Amino acid sequence: MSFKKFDFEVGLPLDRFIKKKQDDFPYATGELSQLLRDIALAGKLVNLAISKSGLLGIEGAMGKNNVQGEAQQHLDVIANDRFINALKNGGEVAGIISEEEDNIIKVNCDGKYIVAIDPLDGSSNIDVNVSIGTIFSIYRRKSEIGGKVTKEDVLQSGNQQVAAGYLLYGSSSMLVFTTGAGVYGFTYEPSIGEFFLSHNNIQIPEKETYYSVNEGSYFNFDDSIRQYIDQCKKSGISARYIGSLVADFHRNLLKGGIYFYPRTKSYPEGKLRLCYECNALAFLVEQAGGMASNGQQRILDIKPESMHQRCPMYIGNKSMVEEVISLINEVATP
Ligand SMILES: O=P(O)(O)OC[C@H]1O[C@](O)(COP(=O)(O)O)[C@@H](O)[C@@H]1O
Ligand SMILES: [Mg+2]
Ligand SMILES: [Mg+2]
Repeated sequence: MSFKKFDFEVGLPLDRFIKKKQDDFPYATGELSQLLRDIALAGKLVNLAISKSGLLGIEGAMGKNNVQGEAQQHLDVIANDRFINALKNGGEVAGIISEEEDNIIKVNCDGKYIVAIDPLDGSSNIDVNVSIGTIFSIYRRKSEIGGKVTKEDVLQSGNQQVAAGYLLYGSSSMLVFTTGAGVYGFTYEPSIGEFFLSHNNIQIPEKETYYSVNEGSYFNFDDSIRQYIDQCKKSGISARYIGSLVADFHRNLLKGGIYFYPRTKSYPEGKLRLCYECNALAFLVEQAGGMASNGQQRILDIKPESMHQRCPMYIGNKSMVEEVISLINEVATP
């Protein structure tokens, strides 16, 4: 039975899927495939640490802050170390930017790729057994192989991503990614220690099922955002907000909906980080037939100026994102 380019047999192990995908690209040299395997390996180790965190006494804060002034949790640091080590040992990566690191981590000067990573997403939910995740973006380096990694390498627009995805550590753990030819979800089978294809060519449903926003900030939002939230309520759309971006995004990707983190008085540029949170999810949602904007422009077209820059984000069903953007512009230009 022949499979169309986007169709793969559910239950396919990740390794075999990556191999089949690679065959689609005659010029593929296997480095990106190996890099995806390295990320999956680190994901398994982080999943293990999370599942045992309550027993290993690795809950709570470390007592120091990251470059954004946020208290680093033990698991933020453990996840950061696991991913950096796996990428270092893998040999495919020249440079890494991470939420938990002030500067570019220069890895293998012969590496072809750049990785931007949020090692542990949903930090406020770590100690309360609520789904958390890891978010990653992969780019080809711009600088000479063998040479130094430059700012130009790490400050690429999201439309330059060659792959992106996330790991979700929840009731079951999953790896969801795209290499620009569809979005695929793999579920982790801990007793075998392998990811198996469970979600084939994910497409966001048209149905406007959920809106996801921290309504605790309602009075800190612009008028247009308050109007949009009121509109969602009037039209009976259900509210869901976990407070872990990966988990909120994943639910809406499978069920339909919009997640948004607008600018607020405390976060005038928005809270989420463009390079290692917004870009990856924007690439995925577009591959799944959805849309991602900062309210003014397509997230993937924003040229980053700094590694840890923040960005408002509206992401999900096209119809819902278009709706909130038109309200933002209506209110901005009465
Ligand atoms: O508590 P708030 O302000 O709603 O923010 C929650 C958001 O912040 C985040 O926790 C930020 O990510 P990190 O946990 O990686 O710092 C998102 O996962 C989540 O959507
Ligand atoms: Mg995050
Ligand atoms: Mg994080």
